[in-house]
Amino acid sequence: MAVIEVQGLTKAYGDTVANDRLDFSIESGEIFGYLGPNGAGKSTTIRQLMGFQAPTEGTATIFGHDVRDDRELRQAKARIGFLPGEPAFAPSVTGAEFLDYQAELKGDTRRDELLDLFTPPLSRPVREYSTGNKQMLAIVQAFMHDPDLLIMDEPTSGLDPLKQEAFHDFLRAERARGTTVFFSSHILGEVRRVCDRVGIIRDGRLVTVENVAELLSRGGKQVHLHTETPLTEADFDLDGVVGFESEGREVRFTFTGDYNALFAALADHRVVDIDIDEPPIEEVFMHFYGDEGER
Ligand SMILES: Nc1ncnc2c1ncn2[C@@H]1O[C@H](COP(=O)(O)OP(=O)(O)OP(=O)(O)O)[C@@H](O)[C@H]1O
Repeated sequence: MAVIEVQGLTKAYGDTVANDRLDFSIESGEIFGYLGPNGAGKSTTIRQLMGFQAPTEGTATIFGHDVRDDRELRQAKARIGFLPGEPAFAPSVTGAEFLDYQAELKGDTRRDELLDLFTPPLSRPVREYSTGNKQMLAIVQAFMHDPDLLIMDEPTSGLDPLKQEAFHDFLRAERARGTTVFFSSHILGEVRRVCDRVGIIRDGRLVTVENVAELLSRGGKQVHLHTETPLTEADFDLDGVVGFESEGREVRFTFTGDYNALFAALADHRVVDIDIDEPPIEEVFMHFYGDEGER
């Protein structure tokens, strides 16, 4: 059984259809990235999963419990860690008091371990916290009861690059323990680093749900060549050469074809240097994000 099963989930705010008949499922033990530009509808999905907003149509189940039913959702929530998009805290409580309170509500088996990695200044009142410190406090509370499923709205927003890296390492370790993770993000690189699958939402509609490795492999390889004599596009009259650019004795293109055909074409030329790399993930995703993207 899928951990999260979303079926025909639709949320309209007046004329704005923020989620339009979404269908997807999250399997046990996977890290699923939920990506989309600003206003695409990511937070709306998360708010419905957590029962903060009722769907206009359709539904979702978490661990088999229907999120539209308060009692059922409460049962699911006992196994969920949640990180909201804009964590809110009573400003006068200290971080330690906040975590004590959360511990009473839902348990606390991992606080110390988490506080070794994420380091909010616990003795200070939250009103003195920086954005990143608030985010770290929210991360600790999301994981401290050792939930089976994490639902997180932009968990790395506000974290500095080192803390982002620590968070990504932590997520990978969580996956190894069997934890299921669903999180929204704007950061394409983090999806590449940690996610097994990605769902891309745009204008309320799910444009694709894909395995990240497959998505990247379909994006081809970026080839950068430096040759003794200048080359032209005619020297690469092959299937799968995209975006050919040349400058002097250097050429660049994206290659999605058969590598043997590429090497055969190169055999007639003296190669001084060659780089064959994965394309930046931005390029792969731009297809779904940009104006030219599928709808
Ligand atoms: N309470 C609301 N009332 C009316 N419209 C809303 C409300 N909440 C969200 N919207 C609209 O629904 C759409 C989706 O918003 P949502 O916050 O889900 O997007 P998002 O993908 O999370 O965006 P971001 O990445 O900027 O956080 C937007 O057009 C937004 O203006």
